[in-house]
Amino acid sequence: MARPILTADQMRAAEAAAIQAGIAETTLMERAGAGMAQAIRFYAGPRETLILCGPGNNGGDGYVAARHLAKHGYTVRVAALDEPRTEASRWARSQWDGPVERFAEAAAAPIVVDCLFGTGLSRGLEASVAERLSRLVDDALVAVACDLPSGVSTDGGASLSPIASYDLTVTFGALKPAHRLMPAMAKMGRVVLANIGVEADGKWFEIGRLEIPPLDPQGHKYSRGLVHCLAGQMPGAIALAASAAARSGAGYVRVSTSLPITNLPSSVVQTGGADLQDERIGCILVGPGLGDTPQVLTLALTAPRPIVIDADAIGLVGDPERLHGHDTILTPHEGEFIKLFGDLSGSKADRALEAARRSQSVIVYKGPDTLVASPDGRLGFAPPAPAWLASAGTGDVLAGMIAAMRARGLDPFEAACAAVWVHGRAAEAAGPGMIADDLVAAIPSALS
Ligand SMILES: NC(=O)C1=CN([C@@H]2O[C@H](COP(=O)(O)OP(=O)(O)OC[C@H]3O[C@@H](n4cnc5c(N)ncnc54)[C@H](OP(=O)(O)O)[C@@H]3O)[C@@H](O)[C@H]2O)[C@@H](O)CC1
Ligand SMILES: Nc1ncnc2c1ncn2[C@@H]1O[C@H](COP(=O)(O)OP(=O)(O)O)[C@@H](O)[C@H]1O
Ligand SMILES: [K+]
Repeated sequence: MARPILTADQMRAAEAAAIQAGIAETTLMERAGAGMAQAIRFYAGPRETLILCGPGNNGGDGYVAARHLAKHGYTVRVAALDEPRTEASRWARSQWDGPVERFAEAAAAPIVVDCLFGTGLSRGLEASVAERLSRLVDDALVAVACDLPSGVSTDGGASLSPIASYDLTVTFGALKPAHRLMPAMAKMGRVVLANIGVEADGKWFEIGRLEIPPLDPQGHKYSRGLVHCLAGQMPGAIALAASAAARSGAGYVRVSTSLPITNLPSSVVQTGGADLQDERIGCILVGPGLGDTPQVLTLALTAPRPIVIDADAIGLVGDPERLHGHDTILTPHEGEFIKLFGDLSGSKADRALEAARRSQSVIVYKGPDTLVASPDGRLGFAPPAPAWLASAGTGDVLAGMIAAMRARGLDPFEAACAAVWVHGRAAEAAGPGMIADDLVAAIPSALS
């Protein structure tokens, strides 16, 4: 179910391999343009359509789509920013037998399709071009981006020039990082992936529905996974995390705490002392509500068990190398990430992988565009999750869910991906008025 994600270079290599294997470049372009036309017919309906074509193959896709839409009875206008400069786009232009207007003079239309630049964008658009494009996109009833909104950096998701909001983005062969990274992701509208017959493979992918191994019919509570949570100064946070772990299918959840916690389900065991050498522990969770008590993190790191390190505990690690040799999952939001790893350079994807390498841990780099990075180079991009997840305590819930998945026996990277996926779906099920407590209650429906 996981869909591959390719960088611009990887996409070019995949296309080159397809061409090497005997598929003509014009065939790929024909498939891309036809796929885009089909998506427009499906999502936008029959209205006058203005297709804006750039000089490269992104523009080429536009000429092909124009021909297909016209064949289906659409009134199509094409406006070009520049003459086609690639062989394939010149071919596509030659197949379009309608007129071509000048981009600078093109009037608005109900459907506007932006085929100015895609993966070949090398810099921001000229200000006058960006401004005119934004106006046409804003004025459209349905705005469609071919591969990517023009101005988006394919690999990092940054806006190299100002970008308006689109309703539909049709991409080809594989998703690109920008489809799942902010700020670009928020500008794309619905993202449709069209198959053009290119083999896409690699270590980066969109996190899909998880394959949780079925329960052992002869299992018992310990074999289903024991999560041991370490409480700190704010018991509410560990209560959310422990409840989430219990709802995520751990067979046994316990919390070591010096004070009784009132709002824990009765099924979660509270204990005074913490025997972390207990070999039945499938995963230790430390951090939610911990406060400034570094000795609790140190205690957790003395245990030879898998550990999820969240929230306050992330800042207390100090040096990422301290985690080498441990079986660790770290779940930082932006602030916690910077606290531990400093201001790393590159895209969010680059930073997540660098942090995983430095700490030899799985990193769940949270935010509206959550990433899961493994030291072995695997990188999972979360599918879009509802913005109402941005409320206090939802990160504690995620930490508990990851600990449960790990205790259930998934490998650290898979446990994190599985939990991130369920977390997003539980938020969808819980709805806009949700608080973190409701998110816990929605986990079982998202799991089933
Ligand atoms: N290859 C294939 O088989 C298939 C590819 N497909 C499609 O091709 C797209 C990639 O095509 P592409 O590589 O030709 O690049 P594209 O995005 O059209 O632009 C490059 C041109 O723009 C120029 N340029 C760049 N930035 C600029 C700026 N800010 N302002 C002004 N100019 C700028 C740049 O020139 P330069 O940087 O050298 O100045 C160059 O001339 C991809 O997104 C997908 O839609 C599909 O058809 C499937 C098969
Ligand atoms: N705008 C957003 N859209 C979708 N998910 C978000 C957004 N903002 C935050 N999240 C998610 O909500 C959770 C917040 O976690 P965190 O920042 O640790 O909060 P807390 O510490 O209050 O529990 C993370 O899973 C994060 O990915
Ligand atoms: K485009």
